[in-house]
Amino acid sequence: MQILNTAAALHAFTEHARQTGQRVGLVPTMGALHDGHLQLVQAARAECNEVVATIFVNPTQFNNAEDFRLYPRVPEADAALLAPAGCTALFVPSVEEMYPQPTVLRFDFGELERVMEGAHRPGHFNGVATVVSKLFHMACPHRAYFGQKDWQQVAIIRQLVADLSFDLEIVTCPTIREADGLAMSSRNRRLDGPARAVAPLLHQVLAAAAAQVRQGVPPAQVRAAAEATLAREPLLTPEYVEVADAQTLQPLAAYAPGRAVVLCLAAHLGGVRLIDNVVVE
Ligand SMILES: Nc1ncnc2c1ncn2[C@@H]1O[C@H](COP(=O)(O)OP(=O)(O)OP(=O)(O)O)[C@@H](O)[C@H]1O
Ligand SMILES: CC(C)(CO)[C@@H](O)C(=O)[O-]
Ligand code: BAL
Repeated sequence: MQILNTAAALHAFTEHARQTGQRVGLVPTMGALHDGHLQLVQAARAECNEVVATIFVNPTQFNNAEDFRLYPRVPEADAALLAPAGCTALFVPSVEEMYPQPTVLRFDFGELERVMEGAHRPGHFNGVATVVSKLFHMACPHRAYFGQKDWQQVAIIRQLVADLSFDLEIVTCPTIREADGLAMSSRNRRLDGPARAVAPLLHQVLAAAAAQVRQGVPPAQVRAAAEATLAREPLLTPEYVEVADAQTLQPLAAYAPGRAVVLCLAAHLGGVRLIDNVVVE
């Protein structure tokens, strides 16, 4: 596995691969890797000759300085996990390399970003779209792999790819969970014992809500029941629970026949902000 630190080195690596007929898969991450990330690498490995993972804790997508400061950073452990999973190159740039000058780019994803993560983390998707656009330009991958755990992020990136005519395919992989249902997340490392013990409640609430959606319980009622369950747990502070159209991400007043529903939540648990979602087809 090659370690690449500059945009020029990344571009040269993938350009050579493309010119020799190799397919390039890109797996953008912020590191502190777990099986959710490794699944993306393995999916890329199954479909591409070269698999480029990126690790960059992107400052422009953090709306909370403390969250950025405390974001887990374990570069040596990450590198050791990637090669066995099938990664052939790892791009680990500095902030100066990614942002040689302060960015003034502004994206507007319309209604897609006025809800959930976009509404609760001002500027977040502007930062995500900025760094993902840069990575796409630097690496020119055939395919880029993202996790369903960040459902809204995938919707935003698909819109970005369409709007800017990036010549690549977005591949989405399912959410990988711990045995007790907790969605794997780098931020889980920051949970202390009591918080970790409560954490599976997030998925339990979503699973119960999904069952209600399948039974036709109205969205407002599903949402209220989920919020009430979360609020009963003293360690948890729910930020939002949403019952939304899985494609448009807009909150639902009623179900539409044949349209998938996504149930999304964000909650603070012992000082750590976690998100999760499930889709009801
Ligand atoms: N449990 C998971 N299952 C599948 N994909 C995941 C999972 N967790 C993260 N991913 C995906 O991995 C990619 C990199 O995500 P990221 O590095 O932010 O990890 P993370 O675990 O989501 O961390 P955090 O949520 O704490 O920022 C994203 O496409 C994300 O959706
Ligand atoms: C896509 C991404 C790597 C951009 O920094 C990040 O938002 C993430 O890890 O999901
Ligand atoms: N996985 C999304 C990255 C973030 O929380 O900033």
